Amino acid sequence: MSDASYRDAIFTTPLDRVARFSFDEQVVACFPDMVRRSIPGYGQILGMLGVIAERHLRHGGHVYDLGCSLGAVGLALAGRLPPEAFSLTGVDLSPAMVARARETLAAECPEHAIEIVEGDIRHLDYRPVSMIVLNFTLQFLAPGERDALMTTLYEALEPGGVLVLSEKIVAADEAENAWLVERYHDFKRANGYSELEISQKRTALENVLVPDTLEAHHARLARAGFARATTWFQYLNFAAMIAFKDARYRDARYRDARYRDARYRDAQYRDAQYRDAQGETGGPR
Ligand SMILES: C[S@@+](CC[C@H](N)C(=O)[O-])C[C@H]1O[C@@H](n2cnc3c(N)ncnc32)[C@H](O)[C@@H]1O
Ligand SMILES: O=C(O)C(=O)C[C@]1(C(=O)O)C=C[C@@H](O)C=C1
Repeated sequence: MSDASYRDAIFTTPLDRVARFSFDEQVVACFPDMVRRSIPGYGQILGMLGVIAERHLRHGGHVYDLGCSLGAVGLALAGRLPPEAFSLTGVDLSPAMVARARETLAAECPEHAIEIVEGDIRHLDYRPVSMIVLNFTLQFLAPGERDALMTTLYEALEPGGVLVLSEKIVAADEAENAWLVERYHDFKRANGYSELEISQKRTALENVLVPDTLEAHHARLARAGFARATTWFQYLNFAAMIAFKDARYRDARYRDARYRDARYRDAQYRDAQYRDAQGETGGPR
């Protein structure tokens, strides 16, 4: 694998004019270091995506990883699930990201059916899928374009499908937001970024990364049609949500006849208990 990942030093020297942040060759070369030092909980979120996929992805289901960058989501899923459990399409607009992601995935998980497509997630011809992941990507779309994409994604999901959305967020309360942003800058300082780097990166991201409040995200998910959504992770001003196409939670393995064996009897038992408590009758869907 061409795993040359450099330390993020993009904003270390004073710039006369700070250009708009873009996912170019320079960012690609240091991206793993940049996200690790700039996104609180990035590694934990990736780890949990594999766990969520185990629960919610039907056997052999397809996954979209939108704004896949270097393919970290595909790698995380491949680290937890065997090749026959899923296939995945990663999509990214940046040619530099796509080239590098293809190399990495081919080297790291050649057995898994993971393809990387260079494209714009706003104009993709979506196929029916079981799970969609937007790991810090929606924030880069113009706010006015977010609703339309979310509706398209809702429609692309199969019954029982889930969408996982991780985002940098803003708090509606000014004082709360100021505290979160200050502690986020402390987090960056603790990870070795200088004042100059923090302030120049902030300038570069202005009007490029436009965060929503958690409330705005939940309202958008509801407008798109999702029956339920839960925030399952927050670390300072970074959060991750899961949205369910259907109102009732069902373990994907339980929906799949292939898995109705001893290995999952405990899940069946718990689900039967749940149905009894709800006064429902009848067998599994
Ligand atoms: C913060 S990165 C995502 C990180 C990645 N999901 C991960 O978990 O490591 C945002 C990515 O979204 C991509 N992106 C932004 N707008 C896009 C669009 N309209 N279509 C496709 N990709 C887009 C960028 O090129 C960039 O690689
Ligand atoms: O560095 C910041 O201020 C960030 O918001 C981190 C962030 C992100 O959230 O996407 C911004 C740009 C890069 O893609 C990596 C991380």
